[in-house]
Amino acid sequence: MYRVLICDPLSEEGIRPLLDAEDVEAIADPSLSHEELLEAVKSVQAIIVRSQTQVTREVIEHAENLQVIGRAGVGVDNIDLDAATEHGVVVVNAPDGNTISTAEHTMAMLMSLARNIPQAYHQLQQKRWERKKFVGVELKGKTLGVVGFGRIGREVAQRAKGQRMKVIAYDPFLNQEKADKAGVDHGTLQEVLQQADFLTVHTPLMEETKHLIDREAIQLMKPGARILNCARGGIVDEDALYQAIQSGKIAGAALDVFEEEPATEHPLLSLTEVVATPHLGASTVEAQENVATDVSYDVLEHLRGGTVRNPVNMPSVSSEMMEQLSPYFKLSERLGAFLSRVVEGTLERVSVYYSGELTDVDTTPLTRIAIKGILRRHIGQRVNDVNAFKTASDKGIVINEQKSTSTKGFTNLLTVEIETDQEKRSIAGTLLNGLGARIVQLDQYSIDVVPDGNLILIHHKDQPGAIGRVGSLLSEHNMNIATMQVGRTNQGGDAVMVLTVDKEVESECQDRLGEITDINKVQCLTL
Ligand SMILES: NC(=O)C1=CN([C@@H]2O[C@H](COP(=O)(O)OP(=O)(O)OC[C@H]3O[C@@H](n4cnc5c(N)ncnc54)[C@H](O)[C@@H]3O)[C@@H](O)[C@H]2O)C=CC1
Ligand SMILES: O=C(O)CCC(=O)C(=O)O
Repeated sequence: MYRVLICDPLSEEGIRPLLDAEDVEAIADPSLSHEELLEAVKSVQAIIVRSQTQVTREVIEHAENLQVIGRAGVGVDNIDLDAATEHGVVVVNAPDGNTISTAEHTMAMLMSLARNIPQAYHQLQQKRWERKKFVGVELKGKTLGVVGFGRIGREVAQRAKGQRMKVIAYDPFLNQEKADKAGVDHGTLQEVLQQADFLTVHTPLMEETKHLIDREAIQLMKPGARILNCARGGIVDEDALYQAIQSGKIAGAALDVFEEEPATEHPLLSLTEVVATPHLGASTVEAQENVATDVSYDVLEHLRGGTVRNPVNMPSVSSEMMEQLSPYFKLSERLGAFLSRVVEGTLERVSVYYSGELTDVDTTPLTRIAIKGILRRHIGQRVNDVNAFKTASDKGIVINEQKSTSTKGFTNLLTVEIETDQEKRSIAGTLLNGLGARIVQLDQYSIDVVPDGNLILIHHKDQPGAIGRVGSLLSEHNMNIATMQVGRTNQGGDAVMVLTVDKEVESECQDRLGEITDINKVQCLTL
């Protein structure tokens, strides 16, 4: 008998398969205190949550028999994925079931924001018949900027077009062809910010999207533009938004989510220009039934040894495969991560080539890890070794894995090549006996770099003094250089420098490096 603990309120219809299963004892208790939760998880094989219950490392460590955690919804930021993976616990979510509800809620917020509906209703409740105060704006002919063109962003765009709005979207996986198919314009983040009358964000919350809409981003927006966040608190910098509304730069905001929830005391709620709901995007009968059904299916499937449809992480792999491949895990992820951070344009194709010792083993897990390393930049923790291929194919990225005879003199060589709509770049790495992972090739340049820490990649002309000028500028910024590698095609021709420095490079330092004579491009990344 499998014991399944359901810790948040879920649709009874949705969890019917669990309630009816003869091999399951379903325990629904949405009112557990933290201490009670730690006790209750000890004897269960599965936990199902919405967004309230925090499945922390402590909870996972108490759950000695846990096999699977189900998230009835999209965002998994309330689950410690690393802890789950370390303990061999599979995490599944329900990414599709609440898309429509959240898109519809965003439209409701858009309308409310344009026509001040909650504020006017509030006045009526106070027995005030205010008309002049609540003059709104039409949506027709206005531009909706959509940041994050995934499941929800796309649905919002379709609905906004129904309101005869013009839609311009930014998403690192959106190219001209996909935008044309969806009937929207696509632009850079800056273009979207500059053109939007209404800006709506639909990205996950992760390092790259934390405060994506900050003071500088808001500065780029039209005076009187409006901002919506029905994705995750923290994508829009709340302090910057507060000040921008107070100064009149931003005419209003619609918020379903906050950096800290519940957010009943939030200063933004005191502004009359703000309309807000308490994280209701997915709160419809239909969405709750959908996500509960989807997550129940996957939890049951996993407990019974089947294949889950929506895995979010990956449990440990078999010990035999681990022994053969684990030394290469870090190398393949780092090569993917490095290249994804320096390549420009929208990803179209990824090829991974294996040679030397790697020609004789099943390298699919390494390709998955390389793809994960590439996609994490934009998708965050939700992409993992299990769903990497599916996520790439959902984004229209073609993956190609090949064995190659070209070892370039190394006993093993792993090459990752990315093609975007703008360029084709490649990186190769090897495991050196006793020394660990090394990047040995970047495009046409031979180098020898440990794929770790804070790296600066500089494209420059091979001219006397270039290296010295870089060194002096870094020392001016109190940046200690740990290692430095230079590769060039020919004397006086194109060259690259790869430096490892002891701390993260600040944007001012990066800008100044870019201004040095003979330096064409500077890219900074942390692996
Ligand atoms: N308010 C609510 O109740 C709900 C909120 N959500 C949240 O909505 C958000 C979107 O969900 P979905 O559309 O299902 O996810 P999705 O994964 O289908 O789409 C997210 C998109 O954001 C893009 N993206 C990543 N980094 C980006 C960046 N720096 N700039 C621009 N785009 C970037 C990704 O490429 C992807 O296409 C998530 O944060 C999710 O947690 C989801 C359901 C309900
Ligand atoms: O469970 C909920 O209502 C929250 C839904 C949500 O935010 C998500 O699915 O990411």
